[in-house]
Amino acid sequence: MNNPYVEKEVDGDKSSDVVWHQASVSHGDHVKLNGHKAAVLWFTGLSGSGKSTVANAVDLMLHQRQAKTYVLDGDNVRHGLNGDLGFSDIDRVENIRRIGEVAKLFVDAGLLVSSAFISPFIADRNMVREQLAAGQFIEVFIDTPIEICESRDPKGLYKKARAGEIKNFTGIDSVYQLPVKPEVHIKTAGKSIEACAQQVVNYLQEQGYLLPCSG
Ligand SMILES: Nc1ncnc2c1ncn2[C@@H]1O[C@H](COP(=O)(O)OS(=O)(=O)O)[C@@H](OP(=O)(O)O)[C@H]1O
Ligand SMILES: Nc1ncnc2c1ncn2[C@@H]1O[C@H](COP(=O)(O)OP(=O)(O)O)[C@@H](O)[C@H]1O
Repeated sequence: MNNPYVEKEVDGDKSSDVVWHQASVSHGDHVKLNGHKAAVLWFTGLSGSGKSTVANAVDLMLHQRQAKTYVLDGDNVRHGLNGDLGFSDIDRVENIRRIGEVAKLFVDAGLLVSSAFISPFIADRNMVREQLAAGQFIEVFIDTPIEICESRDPKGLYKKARAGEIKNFTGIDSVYQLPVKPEVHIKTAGKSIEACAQQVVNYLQEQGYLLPCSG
């Protein structure tokens, strides 16, 4: 018997019969209610560079200003949504693809999202950028030399990677492609966590993200 879905699955076109449903409350309505623009602050950098720490410090500063925010964190998402993914190149690509989709939903809901993933590949970071409207993707490069990351080694992962107990570890035997033109470039060496976070909040302030806007 001819099953019409088989051919579609082979083509990789599984959602051609799914129609987009227009929401009653629009993105503009969310933005208007929240009183600030929505965007994803895409923190990228090596393991131990300070992504989670700075992202959470930024989130707290924004929350204290009554902004609607949320943090998407690598370790946490990998326990749930992306629990089936490892650290091969192909799994990292899928990891970032899914996070990008989630971030897009949160941005649509009018939030300032701070995402903290190594996201080592330029193409994947750009893929997320291209899925969002202009100004909704803010790349924040947490630029910490690998020597500092390795000296911190809060989870003992660099030690394991050097000993060959972990394969494909970013910066050791897996690539990290440096951001080309990040909106915010934080050279963390010698800077406090607060100073790093303030640099991000200053960017948002200067670019008008935190001003009341009509949507
Ligand atoms: N092989 C390997 N390489 C890099 N990181 C590893 C690896 N294995 C486990 N971990 C831990 O996983 C965290 C990184 O997950 P991400 O989802 O951010 O990685 S990626 O964006 O898909 O590259 C990372 O968290 P952070 O240290 O917070 O970056 C590590 O704790
Ligand atoms: N600007 C900073 N100055 C000093 N220590 C920092 C700074 N940012 C982060 N740290 C410390 O570095 C360690 C790793 O930070 P973390 O946020 O977990 O990195 P990542 O999420 O990139 O793996 C933590 O112990 C954190 O307290």
